[in-house]
Amino acid sequence: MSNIIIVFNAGSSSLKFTVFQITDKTVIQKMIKGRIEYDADTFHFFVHDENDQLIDQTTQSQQSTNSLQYLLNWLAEHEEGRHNIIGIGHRIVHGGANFLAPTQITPAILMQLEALTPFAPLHQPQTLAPVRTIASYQPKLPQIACFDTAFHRTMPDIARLLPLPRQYAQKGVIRYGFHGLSYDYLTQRLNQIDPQLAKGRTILAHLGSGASLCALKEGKSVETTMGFSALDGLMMGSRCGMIDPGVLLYMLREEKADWDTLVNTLYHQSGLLGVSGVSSDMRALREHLQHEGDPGLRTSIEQALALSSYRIVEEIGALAAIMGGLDGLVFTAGIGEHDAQLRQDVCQALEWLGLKLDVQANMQHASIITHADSSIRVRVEPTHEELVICQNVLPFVQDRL
Ligand SMILES: Nc1ncnc2c1ncn2[C@@H]1O[C@H](COP(=O)(O)OP(=O)(O)O)[C@@H](O)[C@H]1O
Ligand SMILES: CC(=O)OP(=O)(O)O
Ligand SMILES: [Mg+2]
Repeated sequence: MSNIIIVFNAGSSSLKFTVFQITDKTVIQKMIKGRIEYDADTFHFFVHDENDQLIDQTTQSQQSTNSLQYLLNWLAEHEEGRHNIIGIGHRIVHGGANFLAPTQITPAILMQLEALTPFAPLHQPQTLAPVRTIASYQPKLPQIACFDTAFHRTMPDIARLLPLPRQYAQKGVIRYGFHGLSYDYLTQRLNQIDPQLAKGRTILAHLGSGASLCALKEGKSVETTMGFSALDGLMMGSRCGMIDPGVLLYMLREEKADWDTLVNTLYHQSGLLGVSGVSSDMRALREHLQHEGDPGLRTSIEQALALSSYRIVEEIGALAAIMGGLDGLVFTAGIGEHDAQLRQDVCQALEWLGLKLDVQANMQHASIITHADSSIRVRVEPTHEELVICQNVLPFVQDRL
């Protein structure tokens, strides 16, 4: 029986998992990979083999079937008997001020992580749900928490502070930053393929359903666009990103908005979805635009797309200023890896910085999409948060190998 580590990556719009086979104490090999995606009333479950071939798929009603339980049953049926599960790794969105490195989850640690829910009310419960369920039926199985916030522990104090009365900082209301597992992977990858960018002034652009930028200077995060919450910074699929806090005051006072209304508006009804009125999904918007006959709707979709790249350009300018210049830009995650048009819109707006986009290479999703004489090298690189999590689990389970 081979030894395996199962990694869970729970995001805002999906729950992904990857099964890694561990040989020789260190060698990691991906075996299968799957995900659950949520619709209004249903969830879709997909599993791919190591060659990315679809091996199982179903759609179920969320009312009659618990999606997490479905996934755990599937894993028990397909993996448990055949392999020796030596550990589980989890992406945990918020580590607060204290969790700065991967940590084995005990009942006491789980309580501490649950206590961070007010800092990430939408993500933390989702990332902790698989932990709790697995602990209830396999309490001895090592479960390791890997934190999205930890990569940004190198941010200077000044970048962490919010210009609010001091008492808020004392309560933990400071800037943390997210998507750190993705940035960790990209930094490792740059060290292998492009040490110049790994050591230089590089912006990592994680553009998925949630989106953020990280200013990487000499291999360390010095600033990022998400701050206290995963609501800050760039415009996202259905999240607004940075907005004037006066808008919240307006909603509270003029619309008598309550907590649920604010959460729903800012997290679920804004961003690409809110501005387009059509979809939070970039691919769906691009497709819509090709067939949309209604001029009003076309304008809304075009504005949503334009605002999305406008905000990215704006924040790239800010991060470049913080680093005192820019040597590289790396696009990753669903949109960053696949949406050539958005990359083109962003890169062409940065021509004044000496960035020279190779339009052809960009259309082909090449690894480097700028010309050799561009002052900023732009790369497209798939992210692999699950691999980083698996690497982080390994030191905790050496005695089980
Ligand atoms: N081929 C594509 N072209 C444009 N956008 C794409 C493509 N493939 C995926 N995306 C977009 O990527 C986003 C999802 O990114 P992903 O990193 O998978 O999200 P998450 O991990 O946050 O759930 C969606 O907006 C989706 O439309
Ligand atoms: C932190 C965050 O925004 O995560 P996701 O992109 O998975 O929503
Ligand atoms: Mg994600």
